[in-house]
Amino acid sequence: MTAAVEVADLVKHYPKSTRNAVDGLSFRVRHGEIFGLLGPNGAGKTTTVGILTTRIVLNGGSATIGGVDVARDPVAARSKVAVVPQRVNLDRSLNARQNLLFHASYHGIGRSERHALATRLMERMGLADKSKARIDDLSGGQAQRLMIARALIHRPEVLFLDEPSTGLDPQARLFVHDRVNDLRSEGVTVVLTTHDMEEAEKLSDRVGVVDHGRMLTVDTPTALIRSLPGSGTIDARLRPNGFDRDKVTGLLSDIPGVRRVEAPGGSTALEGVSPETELRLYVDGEPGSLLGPIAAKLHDNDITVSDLSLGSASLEDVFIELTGRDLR
Ligand SMILES: Nc1ncnc2c1ncn2[C@@H]1O[C@H](COP(=O)(O)OP(=O)(O)OP(=O)(O)O)[C@@H](O)[C@H]1O
Repeated sequence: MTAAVEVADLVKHYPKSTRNAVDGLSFRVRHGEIFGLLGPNGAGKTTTVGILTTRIVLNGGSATIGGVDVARDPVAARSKVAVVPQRVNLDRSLNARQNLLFHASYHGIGRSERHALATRLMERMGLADKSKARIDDLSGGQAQRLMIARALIHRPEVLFLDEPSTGLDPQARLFVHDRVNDLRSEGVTVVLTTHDMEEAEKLSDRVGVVDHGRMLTVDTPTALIRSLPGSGTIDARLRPNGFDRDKVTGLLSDIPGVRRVEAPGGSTALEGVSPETELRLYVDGEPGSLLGPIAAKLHDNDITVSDLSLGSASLEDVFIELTGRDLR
């Protein structure tokens, strides 16, 4: 069976650039799958999506949508895809509903069908009362939902969603997530680019992590998290009683089974006079079995424990492990 998206040894070199933006990238997305395309800034995600949606011309390798080669037959490829960009690109000279109708007629959908589709999609996106609204009068969340409706009007096989919840409030974010899940049940393939690891973990069947124009890994979020060395965690809330951070970190790191110790979110809470601090321990095996040794070590060193709780690593931990901590 052909894949919904197939990218093989893809290369893109922008003129005057010293390196390839996409540098031998390969991956497949199955029909009906929600695929998270992740990577640090400048990794090559937007360029890849640009090639797949025929807006950017590739320099090497191949990219197909439902078996159609985007370079050889861009017109047929375009009928199979839709993009919801991060920035609003709705037509401000048209009202909300007219934006959908115009897009449908561009894709050759007949008059009565496009009106019925516009009505249905406006309802589904929670915009039934916004038909006549001017684009400038829509909130960020409403404009985003209208762009999703517009993208769906020609029944694409593959929907590319670029940072779908940037700038949305929690309610709007949940609404968009629910609609993305609806698409899954309808068999629409979704390629989601996002920097929000929680969103990627929640929505994606599989994720691919790209860096420097190459695919580092592709798997389900669960499998990627499990494959991380030290994927169990223990969060410790402590009163260091005069010990500095390096000393406490050293004591805990020496316990067999503890792989590394970090301040959550990179905080440096142990510095200065803060009486309490939090540390996250990444451990091998079953984290529960280490609670005793950790408590004993802290007790032996007169470090007061306020709380020890079990957790597990996240997709963000996987992402950092694969792509490092350096700013791009
Ligand atoms: N039009 C362009 N001309 C020259 N270089 C470009 C152009 N567009 C992107 N690049 C470069 O290509 C590389 C990949 O960029 P791209 O925008 O595809 O990355 P990205 O993964 O989408 O990043 P972000 O997460 O920041 O959106 C970067 O080094 C970028 O500077």
